[in-house]
Order: sequence, then C-alpha cells, then structure tokens
Amino acid sequence: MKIFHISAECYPIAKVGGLADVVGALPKYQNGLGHSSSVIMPFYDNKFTQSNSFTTVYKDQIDFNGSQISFKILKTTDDVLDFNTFFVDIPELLFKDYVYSTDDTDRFLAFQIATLNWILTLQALPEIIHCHDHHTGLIPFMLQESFRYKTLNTIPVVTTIHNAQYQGWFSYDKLHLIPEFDLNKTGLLDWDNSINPLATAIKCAWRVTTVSPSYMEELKLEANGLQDLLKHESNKCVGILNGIDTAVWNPETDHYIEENYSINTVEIGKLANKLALCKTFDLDATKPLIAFIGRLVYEKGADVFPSALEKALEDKNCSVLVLGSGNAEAEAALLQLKAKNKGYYNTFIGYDEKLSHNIYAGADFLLMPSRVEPCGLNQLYALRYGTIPVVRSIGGLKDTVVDISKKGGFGISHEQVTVEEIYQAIKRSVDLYHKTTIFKSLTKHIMTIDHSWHVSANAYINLYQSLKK
Ligand SMILES: Nc1ncnc2c1ncn2[C@@H]1O[C@H](COP(=O)(O)OP(=O)(O)O[C@H]2O[C@H](CO)[C@@H](O)[C@H](O)[C@H]2O)[C@@H](O)[C@H]1O
Repeated sequence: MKIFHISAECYPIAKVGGLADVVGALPKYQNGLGHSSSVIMPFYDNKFTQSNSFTTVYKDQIDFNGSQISFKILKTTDDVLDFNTFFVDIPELLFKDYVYSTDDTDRFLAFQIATLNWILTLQALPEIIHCHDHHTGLIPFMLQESFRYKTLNTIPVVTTIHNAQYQGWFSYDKLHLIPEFDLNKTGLLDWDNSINPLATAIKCAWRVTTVSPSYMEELKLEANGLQDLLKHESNKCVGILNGIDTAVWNPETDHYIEENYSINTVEIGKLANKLALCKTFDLDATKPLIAFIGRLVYEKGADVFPSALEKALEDKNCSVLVLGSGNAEAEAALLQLKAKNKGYYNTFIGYDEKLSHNIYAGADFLLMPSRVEPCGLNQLYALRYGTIPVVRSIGGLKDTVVDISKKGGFGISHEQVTVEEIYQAIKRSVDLYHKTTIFKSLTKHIMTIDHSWHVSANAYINLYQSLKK
C-alpha cells in the first residue's frame, strides 16, 4: 500500500517532542511489512537541512493571501534516511530555525496547500493519507471540500491526535486562505466560533486515532473543549498504542551513551553510565538516581513536581537530575533548587538529544507525573534501558506501566498530580532501590518488555485496509 504521512516533525530531521519519534519510526516499520510509506514535512533551516544536499522533484507556486508564493518539493540527494521523505520548501514561510512559533497558522496552512497541490500532480497517487496533529488538520477538510482537490477525495485520510491540548485555532479573518469551497460547509471548520483545525480533522477524517486506548477514552470526557465532538464521532475513533524504534533506542548499540550494555550486562553497564552522568552533573552516585526528561509544561506536571523534588531532596536519600525546557516559572523553580541541594540535584534547561539517551541509560528511575499523557514514549525508552518508570496513572502511562504492588508489576504509579503523591512515589522508589535483589531483577525484567512498533504498525495497516473500497 502506498502511504503518505504528513507531519510538522520527523526524527532525525526536526524534533520538538514525541510526534517526531512516531513519524520517524512508523513509516520504517510499515515499509518492513512490505508497504511503501513516505513522509511529507516542511523544509526547515536546521542542522539536518544544512548538512545534507537536496534535489528538487517538483516546483510550483501557490496562491496565498493575494501573492504567488514559490515552493519546491525536495528529496535528499543521498540515501540518508530510512524511508522516502519529501520536504516542502517554501522559503518565505517554512525555512526558519524553529518548528513552532507565533506564525504557525500561515506557515502550516501554506505547507498543507503546497502538499496537496503537489499530490494532485502525481501519476501514482497515495492509497492512504495519514495526517498528524492539528498542523495538518485542514487536509481532511480540503480533500473533501475544496473544489481544487476533488479528484483526490476518494483517498482515505486518517488523522492521529498526538496531543489534543493543541488545536491550532485561528480566526475567520484567515478563512480566505483556504482553497475555495462551498461556504455552506464552513461549519465543518468551526468550533466555538473560531476555525479549529483539530476539530475539523476529527469531523472530516475517515478515521481518527489517538496514541493509546486509555487516552481515547479520556478524550471523550476531557479534550480541551472537544470532548463532545469526540463522543459524537466515537464510531470512527480508535486508540492505537505507540511503539518505539528499537534500532534507535537500543542500549546495546546506542552510540550516544557512555557504555553499551545488554540484559546480561545491565548491572555494570548502567552503573558505568550512572557514574559518568553523576560525575558530569556533580551528583552522589551512591544514591538512587531519579530523573525527569521532557517539556516543562502543565500537562507534564511541571507546575507541581519541582516542589515534590524539593521535599524529596530534604530527605537526602536520592540524587535527582532534570532535563527539560518550557514554562519560565517551572524552569526558574528547577534552577532555584540547585543552590540548596549541591551534590544531590542538578538540572539542564534546554533540549539535548544525546543527554536524554545518557539519562535513560544512567538513571535508576524516570519520573513522569503527567496530568495528560496521550501515550508517552519516555517510559517506553526507560523500560528498554532498564530504568524503572515512576508515573502518574493516566493515558498511555496507565496502559504501559503496572505498579509493583500488582501481579506482574514492574513500575511505580500514583493517581493524582499533587506534591504529596509525587513525593510518596519518589519515597517508594528509594525503598525499592534498597531492596537490592528485587530492584535488580526488575531492572532486567523490564528490558524484556517488547514495545517495538511491530504490533502497532500492523494495527495501522489493518485500519487503512478497512478503508479501502
Ligand atoms: N529537553 C529535552 N531534551 C532531549 N529530549 C527531550 C527533551 N524533552 C523531551 N525530549 C524527548 O522528546 C520525546 C518526548 O516524547 P513524549 O511522547 O513523552 O512527549 P510529547 O509530549 O512530546 O509527545 C506527544 O506525542 C507523543 C507521540 O505520540 C505521545 O507519546 C505523547 O504522550 C504526547 O504528549 C522523547 O523522545 C524525549 O526523550
């Protein structure tokens, strides 16, 4: 089957969060199943585009806001990626040194239009168009309603919601930017008196997926205003759990980490990584090392967990390392903890892919006190690296982490995002660490849990196949 994934992010080209990991892995696994799965994404001004050369496969202009804007479809000249990737180059709008900013509406609208204009010219059309998140949320509408794309309206289109908190809202002032359609259909774009690309995708896509079954159920109760819509459209909605790219995330071969290890060498391997990490960040390696990696935003509990860490650090029985960036208040709260907890606590404010791998490898526990977690990949990476996840039981975290108090349990979970519950979860982690035999056997056990994409890549294929006439 010929599949086009359309996305704003894709690892290793441009990554802000988990969306990139999924779009950078799923096509590879679908190709492994004998399909032809490609990615279409913007051409940004970043390290990847600066260090590779590109060949133009198509050139045209789009009519946008009264101007003719040139665009190109590019491919890498050399075979440096694991799957076909097409880059939409709109120098005036997309070629920036960021993925997201305040000008997203125009940039991603132009991206979607250029993408469809190009698809319109293809001899061999895709059999499935798979859109990811609100940045591509108007594609299902344009395919169905814009006169220009009429010949494409039999191609099944699937939308995956990676995070329903972000919906891409914009005002009716920009309605004219959408390629011409019957204005009686404007209601399909609307949610609460603004144009809402995520709501539009939910209404117009042939199928809507989210990245875990529990998150799909939670969305019907609370989806940042879209819960009633999701309830209404529930017949076409399904949750498919994300997988991980086990070639990228493999402690045996990971070239980022200090020392490679397998399940047989996990004890000395993780210790070597922990020692290196603790040396770099001036942490006490004799204590359990508890880490956090992620965007410092409300959904990840970033307004609460700095206080929980502060409380846990007062007990002086663990070391803590935080990697993340986001909300200024959370960043300040985390930085402030440094002075009081020298030798036990450190934080790196920023984005650092290599460091994240080293933390998964060197930490004993990974904290994820999320308020909302559609799937969560960090806990899956942690399992693969023998690092015990400490999670709030929600969304994909609920679907993938079983508390040690339960039969077959291997992680630590808590119910609420409060200072006290996060603190208690950290205390339970410290206790577990000192039950050395159990701790060591859990570390080994979790490395055997298979969260590779094999099963879920197949689930998507089955879904696509159900849409073919
Ligand atoms: N400062 C930093 N430095 C280095 N690496 C960092 C980093 N901050 C985050 N990362 C990395 O970014 C990814 C985060 O992935 P998640 O899936 O946990 O969250 P995110 O909320 O971005 O994704 C959304 O989409 C994904 C994919 O569907 C869902 O799993 C998730 O629940 C949903 O919120 C991981 O690869 C992590 O290592």
